[in-house]
Amino acid sequence: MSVSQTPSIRTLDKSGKEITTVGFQRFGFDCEVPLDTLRSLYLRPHYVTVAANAEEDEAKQLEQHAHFTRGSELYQSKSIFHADTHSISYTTLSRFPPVKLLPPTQRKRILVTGGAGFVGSHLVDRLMVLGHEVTVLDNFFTGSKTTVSHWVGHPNFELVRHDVVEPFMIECDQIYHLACPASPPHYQFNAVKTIKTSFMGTLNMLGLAKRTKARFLISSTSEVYGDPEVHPQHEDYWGHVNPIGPRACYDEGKRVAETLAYGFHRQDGVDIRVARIFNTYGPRMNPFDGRVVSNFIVQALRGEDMTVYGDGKQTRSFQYIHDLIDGLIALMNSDETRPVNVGNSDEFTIGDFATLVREIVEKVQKEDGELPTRRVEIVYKPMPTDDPQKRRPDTTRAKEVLQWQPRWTVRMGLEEMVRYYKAKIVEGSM
Ligand SMILES: O=C(O)[C@H]1O[C@H](OP(=O)(O)OP(=O)(O)OC[C@H]2O[C@@H](n3ccc(=O)[nH]c3=O)[C@H](O)[C@@H]2O)[C@H](O)[C@@H](O)[C@@H]1O
Repeated sequence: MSVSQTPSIRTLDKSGKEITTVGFQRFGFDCEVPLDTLRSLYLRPHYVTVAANAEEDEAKQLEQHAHFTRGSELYQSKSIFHADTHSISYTTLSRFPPVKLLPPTQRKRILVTGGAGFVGSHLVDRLMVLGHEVTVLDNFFTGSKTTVSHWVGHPNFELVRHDVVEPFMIECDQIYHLACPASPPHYQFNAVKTIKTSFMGTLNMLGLAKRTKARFLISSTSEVYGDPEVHPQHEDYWGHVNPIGPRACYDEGKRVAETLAYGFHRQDGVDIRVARIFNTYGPRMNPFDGRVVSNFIVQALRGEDMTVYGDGKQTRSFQYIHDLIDGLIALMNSDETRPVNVGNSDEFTIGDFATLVREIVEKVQKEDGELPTRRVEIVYKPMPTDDPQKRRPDTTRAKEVLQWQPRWTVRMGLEEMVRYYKAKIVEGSM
């Protein structure tokens, strides 16, 4: 079957309406872009494979991915993956995706720390397509150049290898401060460095915001609520955090980062925004970062057993990456200086979530004509120390002050993410 004959899959939001664009016009800042443009940057395999049967394989891949990315071939990399020697010939994009031509009065100079990470790279894609000037700072500890390499060379884009624990100077209008490892195995790998990043990194970037008078948004986390005694968690809840446990480097680090932000706000008038981000998933999440969504999908795709920690009764509420980016941009451009929860309130026990992920992986495999050799099992492993027992955001404030609510169903988001990981497996990069 040729690519053009492939029926495209419609993405429906929570109310059954088709999603063709993400973003919206809020507070004088228009952040709406076509979904297909973004998908062309993350969903298709980024390499062309050359090996025995490569043409056949490629035709099959194109057919599978054309479901989601019709018409975006122009902006794809032409890097070549040599399957026989397991090597890659990199090349730059043949053409950059179109970006808006904004008048200088509307074009903002935006710094994104951690811009090569999972959340950062999606924010960068959006801001670039919208026509802003974007500088990414990243030390590439958990971020990767490949997440933003499609913008390297673009006149509106700059990529700087820099660790935020050291001061950095630049002229800018807005700072999204996202730099910090975020998955529990990564942030516990070097706890002292994680605290240092949260504290010194935020101190340095707030100093920059003070000097340049840039608006400063900090990515805080639902982990500031610890193992919560209030459910769902609203922003006025002070949390229940173990200050000396293995997670403390991250949750106490983020708490002190918030304290610093409010210190600079009260003392020096720095214009701050505080986003408390709840569990988020989507393409470009490192498949090996140990978080539950990436672990479950990768395990199911490889036919390995899915590992539920503890009895699987603990809960989480998962939001799709595009909803988070909408929320972050809305918050940045709003007047709200109080903390705002950004999350999806669809709550699952981890046991039920494992069953759902398995079902969706099986659905995609069936659609792609693949027959798994066996049904993966769900197995139980010990519960990590201080693992929060329940988590669901109260998003009343975000609804009221940002007119923002998540649009993506967990099913649609998971399906897209499964296709992303399938493309990675085909590329040979996982
Ligand atoms: O997104 C958030 O709000 C925060 O939550 C995450 O922490 P956590 O909720 O523990 O995220 P996961 O590591 O994905 O674990 C979620 C749940 O699944 C469980 N899990 C994880 C992995 C796995 O293979 N199996 C499994 O059952 C964990 O024990 C936990 O109960 C991340 O640490 C933070 O970056 C983030 O700020």
